[in-house]
Formats: sequence, structure tokens, C-alpha cells
Amino acid sequence: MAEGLTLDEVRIAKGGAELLHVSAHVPPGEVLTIMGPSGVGKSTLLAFVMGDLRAPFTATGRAALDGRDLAGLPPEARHVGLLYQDPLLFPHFDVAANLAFGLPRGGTRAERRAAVEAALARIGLEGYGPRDPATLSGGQAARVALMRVLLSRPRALLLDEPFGKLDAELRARMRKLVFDAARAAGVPVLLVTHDAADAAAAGGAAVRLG
Ligand SMILES: Nc1ncnc2c1ncn2[C@@H]1O[C@H](COP(=O)(O)OP(=O)(O)OP(=O)(O)O)[C@@H](O)[C@H]1O
Repeated sequence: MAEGLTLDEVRIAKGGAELLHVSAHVPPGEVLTIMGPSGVGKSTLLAFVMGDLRAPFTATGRAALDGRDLAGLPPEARHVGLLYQDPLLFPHFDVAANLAFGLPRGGTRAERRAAVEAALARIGLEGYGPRDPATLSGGQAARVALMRVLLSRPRALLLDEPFGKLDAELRARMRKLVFDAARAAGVPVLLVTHDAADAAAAGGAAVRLG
């Protein structure tokens, strides 16, 4: 059984015409960077792994996590975390509740509150728990969204230009946070980026589509 995330002869077509063809393996804790021109199908490939591919796209081939075929598993049973460039926070929840949503079920109220406080500290947003997400800057919201995904303890992590809205310093901090967390938890990461510095920081292999 191959530990990690495997893409085996994945072919994605749009309206019957092949868009991309890729085979790759991402060992636990490592990052595979996916680069390629706009429109080549990078985000669509991530949707396939999530189990969220929609018409007009079709796919053949296999995505497997720790040797287990993901086909047939609904998205919520895949335990694959996805982070976009645009942080999608729940607008009717405050920042703390957005983070708490990522936490696995269980634990006491006090434990959950402590976990949220620790998470806020890790992203440099101490005291931001009661804030309305609409009052956050783009970079602050991006950090909350990233931390919410990490708290959900995904078994694989898909990042779609996740650092695009951050300034250089924050970008470096967030890269370190996410790559260190993935390494520590043994989580394979697919990183879609146009930024060669992201790829260099990720340190793993890279594939170029198109
Ligand atoms: N719902 C849709 N219906 C039809 N075509 C779509 C749909 N969504 C995306 N496309 C097209 O499918 C192709 C692949 O899109 P995708 O978003 O996967 O590309 P990408 O490589 O991630 O691009 P970018 O780097 O610009 O984000 C593009 O040509 C896009 O215009």
C-alpha cells in the first residue's frame, strides 16, 4: 500500500476534449507543486481529488489516499482539505466560531475555546475571536481560512493559490505554517501556484501541466 496521495493516469476532459493527463505520487508530509498556464485545468484537477468534479468536466484514472481509492467516497468522507485564494469564511459566524467549525467534534467547551485561542495565536490574531469576518483584511481572512483547514486535520491538503493575497512577509510565514504542519502530521499536499518562490519553499517535486 502506497502511503500518501496517488494520482494514477488521471485524465480530465472538458466536453469530451482532453484537458490534462497526469500521474504523480505525493508521500506523507511532502508537497507536490502543480504549475502550468492559466486555464490548463489545475483547479479542476483539485476538484477531481475532492470528489467535486462537475459537468462539463469528466475524468478517468484514479486518485488514492494511502492506497485507498477515493472514487465512490463522497467529499465529506474523503477527509481532504481544500484552501482557495479567496478565503471562504462563514459570514454569520464570528472568527472564533469559524475556527471552531474546523475542530474535530468532541472535547469540552473550555478545551475547544482553548484550541481556538491557540490557533489564533499561531496566526498572529490574538483577540480576534469575536470579530465579524467581514471586518478582516484579506490577509487576516486568509490566515483564518488556512488555520480552519489545518484544524480539521485533513488526511490530504489541496492548496489553490492560497498565498496569493498575502504580502511577502505574511506569505513566508503562512508557507512555513502550512508546510511545517503538513510535515508534522504526515499529510500529503498538492499546491497549485504560479509563484516559483512558493514551489521553492515547498521543497518537494513539481509537475507542469500543459
Ligand atoms: N464551469 C465551467 N464550465 C465550463 N468551462 C469551465 C468551467 N470552469 C472552468 N472552465 C474552463 O475549464 C478550463 C480549466 O479551468 P481551471 O479553473 O481548472 O484552470 P486553472 O489551470 O486552474 O486556471 P487558473 O490558473 O487561471 O486558475 C479553463 O479553460 C476554464 O475556462
